[in-house]
Amino acid sequence: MGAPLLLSMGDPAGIGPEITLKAWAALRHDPEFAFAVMATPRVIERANESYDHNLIEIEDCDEAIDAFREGLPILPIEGRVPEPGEPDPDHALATTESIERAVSRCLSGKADGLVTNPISKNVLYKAGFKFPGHTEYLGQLTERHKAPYTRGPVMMLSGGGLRVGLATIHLALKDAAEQLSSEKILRNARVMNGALKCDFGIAKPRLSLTGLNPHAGENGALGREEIDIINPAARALRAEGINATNAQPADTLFHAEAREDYDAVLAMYHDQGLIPVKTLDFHGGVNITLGLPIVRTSPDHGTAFGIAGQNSARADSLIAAIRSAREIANNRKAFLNG
Ligand SMILES: NC(=O)c1ccc[n+]([C@@H]2O[C@H](COP(=O)([O-])OP(=O)(O)OC[C@H]3O[C@@H](n4cnc5c(N)ncnc54)[C@H](O)[C@@H]3O)[C@@H](O)[C@H]2O)c1
Ligand SMILES: N[C@H](C(=O)O)[C@H](O)COP(=O)(O)O
Repeated sequence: MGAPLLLSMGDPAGIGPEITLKAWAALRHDPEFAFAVMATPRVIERANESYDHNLIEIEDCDEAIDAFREGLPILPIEGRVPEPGEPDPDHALATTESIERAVSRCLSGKADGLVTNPISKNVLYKAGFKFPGHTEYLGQLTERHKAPYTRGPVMMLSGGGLRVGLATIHLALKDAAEQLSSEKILRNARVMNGALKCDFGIAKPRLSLTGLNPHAGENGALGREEIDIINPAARALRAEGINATNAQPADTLFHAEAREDYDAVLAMYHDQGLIPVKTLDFHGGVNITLGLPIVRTSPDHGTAFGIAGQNSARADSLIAAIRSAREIANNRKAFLNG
């Protein structure tokens, strides 16, 4: 048995506290998935008023494994207690402190991985948060520690039989097209290749790259990014031994038959890659950050402020993220220990 996993609190006004309680209730009898949540206790207690589960405040991660079967282990942090569905930038400090403290414990080996509850980007931006999201933030928090393969971070969504990494993430679509480069594609494909070997146990990964334009540019008639950016990067990848296709038409890449031909797709922008995953399996999808010194997963959904506090949120994606973090942690240990 390794160290436990850690969940961050996420936005305290979102559905994180509720789905954390539901995930604990679903997994409490399986110590392999033991976790603690780094949270303001009252935020969890208030959400627990609909369930009346046992909550156990602990002092550090090593108490979580034994406590897990009896109650939800909580590593307490200071913070305000908002009304569900009423986000406030004033809660941002506790939201980011939860992430930072959890990362520190993962880096020290006290936890085997971090599963992040959803944050609201625009709420954090209003509080001065300088990163586009968790992905870049975690990259900065872990930058001084050795990465297990080519350093990321790279966002990859997994679900519905798909794994889709992104060449660009939280950019306006016009900016994603302008900022797409061979260098970004090379870097992210290298990270994905390393992750598929180290974290997913795939000895010979097969990557498929999407085009940016309809019909992958129709041989230049509908745009030249494939000719000038994507395919030169694909050629360079193959030259260094990475199995990567040239730009493929994205609209024919995700159906069941096509999925047999690759282990992961590198999509060129956020919705191009996330729509197929969240369409095929919204409640089972998992957001995975590749190329970090720590294991990090997250549900594929957000804070769902509109339903927070109504006891209607589904914990499926969080449970899948917890299971995925444990599997990746086990695979990574096995790979690195040879
Ligand atoms: N992992 C993350 O931190 C993460 C992921 C996606 C979005 N976000 C952030 O969350 C905020 C809201 O984003 P959004 O509105 O685009 O997406 P969202 O996922 O919060 O909500 C989209 C729709 O799905 C529903 N939904 C989401 N999760 C659900 C669940 N577990 N059970 C039942 N229904 C669920 C919501 O009620 C809503 O109708 C934004 O600030 C966004 O940046 C964070
Ligand atoms: N694009 C992600 C998704 O839809 O799941 C989400 O915004 C989370 O991004 P970070 O993990 O960078 O916060």
